Amino acid sequence: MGYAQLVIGPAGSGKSTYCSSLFQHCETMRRTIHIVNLDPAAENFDYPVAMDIRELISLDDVMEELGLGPNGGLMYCMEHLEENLDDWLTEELDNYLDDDYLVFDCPGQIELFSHVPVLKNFVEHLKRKNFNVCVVYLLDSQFLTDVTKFISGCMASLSAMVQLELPHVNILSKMDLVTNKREIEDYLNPEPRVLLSELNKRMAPQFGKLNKALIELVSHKH
Ligand SMILES: Nc1nc2c(ncn2[C@@H]2O[C@H](COP(=O)(O)OP(=O)(O)OP(=O)(O)O)[C@@H](O)[C@H]2O)c(=O)[nH]1
Repeated sequence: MGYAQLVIGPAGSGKSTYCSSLFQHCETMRRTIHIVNLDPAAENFDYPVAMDIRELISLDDVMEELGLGPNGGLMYCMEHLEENLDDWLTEELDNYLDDDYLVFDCPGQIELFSHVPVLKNFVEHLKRKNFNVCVVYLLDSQFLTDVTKFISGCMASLSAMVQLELPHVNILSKMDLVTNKREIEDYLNPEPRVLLSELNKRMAPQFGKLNKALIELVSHKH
């Protein structure tokens, strides 16, 4: 059985930085991991790239030949990956042994883990190849500085949980930029009544019922 982490999260949340730090940590601990680039738009890497989607398809070529913009081009590349799971990915995975640990650095387009089935099918393929897969969801800690951002960050992470149905670890990135760490602690262990009252203060009165439902949902998720 192989092991895999799918590193996801919004654009710029710190996925590649996390992969690079994980690689350095494992090197120090004398453990081997292999990091896979699944972002056809990525250019610079601080880690050795073990497998690279850009060997299958290049975003620049897609944009030039099909006249697509960056987002449409990226979705096209990911759908191309989905169509090539049985050949390209299978051949690449054959290079790894049973106990190997793969870390997939994914693109940040939110639709990939909200409703587009590419990553879901990718995960199903890994499972068929006998990989034990978990999700590492990166969230910028700036999302935990304000109640409305907190709800939005929780909902984005929740949609990935529902879509991918995998063991799911949330990681707060960029903690060094947080000036008031106590504020973050309040959000890590939220008091539903306090959150609701803060949210109600921020929103027009007609959102009262919606706010209550959102806070209940977020509190259950914790
Ligand atoms: N201060 C600080 N900056 C960070 C941290 N992690 C990432 N960054 C910075 O945030 C920016 C985005 O980081 P990336 O690791 O490229 O984020 P990403 O999620 O891979 O980005 P995309 O692939 O574009 O979605 C870079 O400028 C990083 O240097 C952190 O823990 N602290």
